[in-house]
This record gives sequence, C-alpha cells and structure tokens, in this order.
Amino acid sequence: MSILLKNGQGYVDQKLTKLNILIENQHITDLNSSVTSADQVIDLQQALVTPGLIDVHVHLREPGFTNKETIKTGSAAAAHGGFTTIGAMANLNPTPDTPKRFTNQLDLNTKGSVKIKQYAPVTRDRKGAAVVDFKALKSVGAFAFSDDGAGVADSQVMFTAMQKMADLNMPLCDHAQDMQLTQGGVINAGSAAQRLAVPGVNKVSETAQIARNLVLAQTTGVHYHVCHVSTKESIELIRIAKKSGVKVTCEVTPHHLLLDDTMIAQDDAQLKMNPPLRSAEDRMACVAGLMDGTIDLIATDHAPHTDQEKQQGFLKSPNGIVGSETAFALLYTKFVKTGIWSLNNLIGWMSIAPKRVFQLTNVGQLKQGDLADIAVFDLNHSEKIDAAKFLSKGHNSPFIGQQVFGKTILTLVDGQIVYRRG
Ligand SMILES: NC(=O)N[C@@H](CC(=O)O)C(=O)O
Ligand SMILES: [Zn+2]
Repeated sequence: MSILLKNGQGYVDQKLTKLNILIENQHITDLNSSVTSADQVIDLQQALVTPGLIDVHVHLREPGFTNKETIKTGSAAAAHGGFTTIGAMANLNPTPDTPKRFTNQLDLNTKGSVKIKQYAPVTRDRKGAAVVDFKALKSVGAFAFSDDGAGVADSQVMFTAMQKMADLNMPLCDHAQDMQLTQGGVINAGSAAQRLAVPGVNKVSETAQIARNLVLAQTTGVHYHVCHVSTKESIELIRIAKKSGVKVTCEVTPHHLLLDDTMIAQDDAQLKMNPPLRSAEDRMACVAGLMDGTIDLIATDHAPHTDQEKQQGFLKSPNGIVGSETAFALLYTKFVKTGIWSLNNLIGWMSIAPKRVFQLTNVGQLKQGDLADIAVFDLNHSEKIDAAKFLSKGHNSPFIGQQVFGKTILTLVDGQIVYRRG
C-alpha cells in the first residue's frame, strides 16, 4: 500500500519547503517525490504538513471511568488534534502499578488509533505511601512514572523514588502540588476567588513542592520532569536549577498560556482545572519561559469529564478540561498568526521537543526513512470550535465558540490514515 501526499508544504531542516510525500510500507520513502501515482493520492492543496504532534499528558480514563472517555474516543480525539503519539496517565482504576496490571493496560491500549506511551505510577495505587517496583514496570514497557492527579507528599518516598529512577535512567514526572498548602482551594487564590467568594489555591502549593523536588533531583541525578508548570516563581526556580546543571525539564498546557484568572467572570467549572488558572503575570511568565527555553514543551493535560459533572460549579465539579482537539489551532491562532512565535517554534514544542525530552522510540518526525507519523493542518480558513464535532466524550472546554485557524485535515500513524476531515 502506497500513499502520495502531494502539494503540501512543511519545515525540512528549518526551511519551509514544498512537499510531495511518498509513503510505502509505513515509512516516508521520499519527501519530494516525482512520482505522480500511488495506491492512494491525496492533494493537500498547499496545506501545512508537520511531524505528528506528541502530547505527553493525556487522561484516557479506561479502565475505571469510561463514562468520561475510553481509549478509543480519547485516541480518536488525539488524532483529530493532529497528535500521533500520546502519553497516557496512570490515574485509572485499577492503577497500572504492578507488571500484571501494567501488561493488561497495554493490552487495552491496543484499542487506540494513535501510539500510546503508558505511564506507570510512582506509588502503589497513587496513594503516596509505598513505591512501585520501578525496574519490573520498566521491563514491561513503562516509559515514565507519575502519580499525576496528586503530588508525592512524603519527602522520603519521593527521595527513594528518585534514587531508584536515576539508577534506571527513567523520568519522574511530577504533578507538583503540596496538598496541605492547597487547603481545599478550587481556583487560584486571587481577585477572582475573592470576588466569587470561593476558597483559593495559594500558588506556593506548587512552587514549594517544586523547590523541594529540585533539591532532591539535584542530589539523586534523576531526570525530573515537572508536569503543567503554572507559576512565575516555579518557572524561575526551574530556570535557576537548569543553569546549575539539575536534570530538570518541564511542560506547560495550552490553557495556562491562553487564560488567566482575570478571565473568570462567574462560577463556571469549564475554567476549573488543576493547577488552576493563575494570574495574568503568571500566564506571561509561562509564555516567556517557553520562549527562553526554560519550559521545554507543550502538553495538553486532556482531562475529560461528563457534562453533568462539570455543571456543578467551582465547589463541586472535578478538575480538568479537554485539550487534544483544540491545542494546535488555539496556539497557532493566538501566537503564530500574530507573529509572537514562529510556526517552527510551535512544531518544536508540540513534536520535536517531546520526542527528545522523553527519548521516545518508534516515533517518526517527517524525515526520509522515518515512520510516517504525519499531521496536516489548514492554516487559511477559520472555524468556530464546536463541541458537537469533538470525538472525545468530554465537552468540557472553555474554548467552545472561539474562531480559530489551523484545523486538522489529515493525521497518519505509521502511514495509516487515522483522521481525515470529512
Ligand atoms: N488536571 C486536571 O485538572 N485533572 C486531572 C488530574 C489532575 O491533575 O488533577 C484529571 O485526571 O482529571
Ligand atoms: Zn496533573
């Protein structure tokens, strides 16, 4: 089976180039082929071709919470967003915390239409008490470890985990949050929380946890990756740590780049997530952190919940918003179309950097000979974000109704079409 993607354009060696991509046996055999026929020929009409996007922070919810999402719907949503590889978090039921459970999880994950890299938790059942058998879980395919959804509270547990992971050369991905300092807050502690009279989450709950973990990471030499960084002070600490040689990397979500708590007008749980939307100053620090290299990559933290759950307001709703199907278009429209970032920057943060930071294998990056993991975007037309078009079960997005450029036209995984715009 061969596919010819003709009349595209994309970045090859940092230069925008015309592309006629020939795909044979799952691989890109030529980026600028002169052949005119293939089993399937698709005219891209000058659309943008990128390496398949990579999202290292996704919640797929299966098993345990399939009313919110399944592996099938979550991976279809990823493909709809141009993602060809995703990192699936371990806050599932059962938690994939033993080799047997982990192997069962990998079996379930084969239902997905994109490549799923599976996280294992740091502690048994993500309870923060006993560490898992890292070596055994690595040997059955864990690509990284995270208790995401909760921070690892106990310093000794974190220290032990980091020591063991350093020996195994595995990344520890930290949902950095001190639950005692969080004190039942539901949105950022600040003017919106005051105005709406709801309990606030003080930003020190994140920053203090990162400070402790950076010290432990420096001592152990582990690759310490901070998930969804959100405060100016956290970013400043990471900047200093990087300069002093700590092996630290971090990610930021689209929503922490696009939204802040000054935009919270009323009690609306589509704006409730963890970490919460911070101040305008924090948001600007996230943008600056990406641009100066302190923040390594963008990850969505796609966290689907049911409509019913999200209709309960700030006090009762669960944390989280969906992100897979809107990330590229929103960021392209807000930052690239306005000239703040180059297209190359955005592709770097959404594909090249995640592959490099996590040393992902079996992932193609738009090079001759690579696996054909490819996304194609329409940069010339704008559309309203419409929840009825989501392939995710979750509709919990604060971006519904926004007019965006950069909708996905086509996504291929190993040369197979996994999404095509109708
Ligand atoms: N990021 C979120 O707001 N929610 C995550 C878990 C979490 O990190 O709290 C979820 O699994 O729903
Ligand atoms: Zn998290």
